[in-house]
Amino acid sequence: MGGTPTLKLYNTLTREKIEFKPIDPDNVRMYVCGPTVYDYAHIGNARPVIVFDVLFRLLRHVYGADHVTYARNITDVDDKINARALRDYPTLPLNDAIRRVTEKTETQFLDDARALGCLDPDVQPRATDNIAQMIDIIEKLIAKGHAYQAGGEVLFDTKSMADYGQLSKRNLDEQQAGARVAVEAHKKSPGDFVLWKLSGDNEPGWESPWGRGRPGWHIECSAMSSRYLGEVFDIHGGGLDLIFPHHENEIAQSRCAHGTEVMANVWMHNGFLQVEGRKMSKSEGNFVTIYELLHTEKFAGRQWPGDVLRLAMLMTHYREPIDFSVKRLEEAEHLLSKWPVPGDATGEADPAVVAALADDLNTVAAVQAVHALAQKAATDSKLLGTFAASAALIGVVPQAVELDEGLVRDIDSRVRARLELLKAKNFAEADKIRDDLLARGVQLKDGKDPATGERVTTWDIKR
Ligand SMILES: Nc1ncnc2c1ncn2[C@@H]1O[C@H](COP(=O)(O)OP(=O)(O)OP(=O)(O)O)[C@@H](O)[C@H]1O
Ligand SMILES: [Zn+2]
Repeated sequence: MGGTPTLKLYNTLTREKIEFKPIDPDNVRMYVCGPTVYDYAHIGNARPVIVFDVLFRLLRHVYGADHVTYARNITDVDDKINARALRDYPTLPLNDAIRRVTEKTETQFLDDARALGCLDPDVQPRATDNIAQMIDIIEKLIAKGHAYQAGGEVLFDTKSMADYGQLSKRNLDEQQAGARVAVEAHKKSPGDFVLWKLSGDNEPGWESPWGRGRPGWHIECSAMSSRYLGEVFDIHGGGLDLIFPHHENEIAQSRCAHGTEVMANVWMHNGFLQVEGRKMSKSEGNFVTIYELLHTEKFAGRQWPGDVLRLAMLMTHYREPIDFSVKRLEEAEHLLSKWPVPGDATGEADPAVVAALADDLNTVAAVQAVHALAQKAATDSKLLGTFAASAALIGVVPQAVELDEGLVRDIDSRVRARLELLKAKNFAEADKIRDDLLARGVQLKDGKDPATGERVTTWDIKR
């Protein structure tokens, strides 16, 4: 491994960049909140998936691939899922309908994540496979006086935890004073949140000491993280919007149930992917799904390769907002088109790339360093291995484009169309075809037929 680089990470819990020291360097443990599987993920949802994949790759590089455990859950119990199941499969029994929705969405999510160059996490637990663990934690919380039963629910008693609110720096009393919503009658305090709620006959449910019901939103992550990573682990991540209430409440549940000082040592949060200054989200209706971007022509009239979206994402620091635009994707594509295809060349990652990532995942500097290396490797094949290993650290592996018949026909016909346009002196349209092809990695070369003196164009794939 050579000298282990010092890893610095920004910790939301303390609001400062800290030197990362794993609890056990032989098993560095990271948990990231995964998707609620009821619909296609949008490219805003892709941001944490990509950001924490880069961190996963960096941790594997620094501590060894066998010394990192990355868990990302699948939320397959949620009222949004029930609603979708009833809408899409009204004639099926509810449980079957729910399974259809969750299985289909989960498979799609994994396909999307892989197409974006993300490694599969080591563990991808589903909430519904961890109900017993959730019940166990809730029982502990009740026994220790941190939870109570009321109005068909089991609630966490926020007042029972002296330092509730550390992550989001929220003060419960202020919150209460400013609360515009009347306290739901059965709650002791407005901030108390649901651990378990009873289910009606047409809602999914599991037997529990409190009757047939289902878990609240936050408890699943406390249950799955402790099951797979232990009561205290190294890194917990997710998007900025999860700080409150989700992560705050995970912390409350886990610390109170286990009697620990912290749940995770480092809390990391990515900024939002925005459209015209607003968070891309399903409720805003301003979203593009990963699937649409990769496989349809919905965004700017064409399909976009996964590595282009990935690189576009990494060209901004993970804590900054990203304004999503065609221009940004084009910039990433332009950069990628200049990177050589390293084939099976192997080597060690460039220390400059490692150092950039080790500084709180400075992917902006890392991409620049990879690009500088790409330019050198393009003319000096001895550097291809270093380039390949460095690009792999940010999860981009330039590959030769596979030439299928359809693609060849498409390119040939566009090349012919361009020649016609050139003959007609329609240079603007001709150049547009040339640029579009270049953006897709197809480089044109103009020459003259020695026999006829006519212009001929050949083409080559750059990536
Ligand atoms: N626009 C965005 N930019 C960056 N991260 C996001 C964005 N929207 C959601 N996320 C993150 O995606 C992950 C999955 O979240 P979740 O399934 O709850 O989506 P969501 O927030 O419900 O989506 P939506 O806001 O569209 O309803 C979380 O880590 C969340 O913080
Ligand atoms: Zn979570």
